[in-house]
Amino acid sequence: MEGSNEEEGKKSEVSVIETWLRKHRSLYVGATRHPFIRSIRDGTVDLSSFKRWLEQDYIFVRAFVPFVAGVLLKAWKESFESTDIDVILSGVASLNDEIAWFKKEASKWGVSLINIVPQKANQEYCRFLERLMSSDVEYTVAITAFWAIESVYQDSFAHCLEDDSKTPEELKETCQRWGNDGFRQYCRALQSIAERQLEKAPDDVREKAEAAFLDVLEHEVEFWNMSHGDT
Ligand SMILES: Cc1ncc(CO)c(N)n1
Repeated sequence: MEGSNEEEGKKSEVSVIETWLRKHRSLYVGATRHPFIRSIRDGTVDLSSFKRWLEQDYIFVRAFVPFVAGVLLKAWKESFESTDIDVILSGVASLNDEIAWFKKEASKWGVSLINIVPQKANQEYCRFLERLMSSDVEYTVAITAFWAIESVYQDSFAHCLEDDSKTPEELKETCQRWGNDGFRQYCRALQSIAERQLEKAPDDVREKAEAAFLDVLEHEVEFWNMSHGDT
């Protein structure tokens, strides 16, 4: 059956997202096991890199708020599942906490969040988010990108909290922020929404969503690269 995941009413066994994760494994691993993340995990992280990441991520998160609001708007217009709104709204609420946390964390490290100059990789990532907010981008594409953005952080920081990790004590709270179980559940909820949308999407929309997923992974790698300070 052309362009369909269903045969005789049975769903294919491997989900769309699982297929992508297998197909693009090395890029996914590149985004979630970046040298910066590995250096946190093995305790060799350079603190000036960490501070640079903190500053740049604050800028990113501020730009992420209108993006998530845009996903919310698309859900309201395009989805018939009211629970999607609840999940996305919980994401907005956690961004509110996140912004407060950045301010607190920055003062702990003596980092000023005023007048930060966004680096090129950050500007490009924010521009990508802005393009996804356009009303001609489908909800399916936007929710897929949203899931991918959150999941890269979840997967990366959870890796730094595994039993054999040597993450420095003063960085554990950062890792907990995205590596905790509640955040994992939230990413799973986003994944099931994205998967449901993808299963019923026409081929061209599914292809656009896959391209957006790959774009997210590439932007995430570039984002981690900024922490080296050699951008
Ligand atoms: C660059 C980046 N990607 C993902 C997240 C997760 O919210 C974040 N805070 N920053």
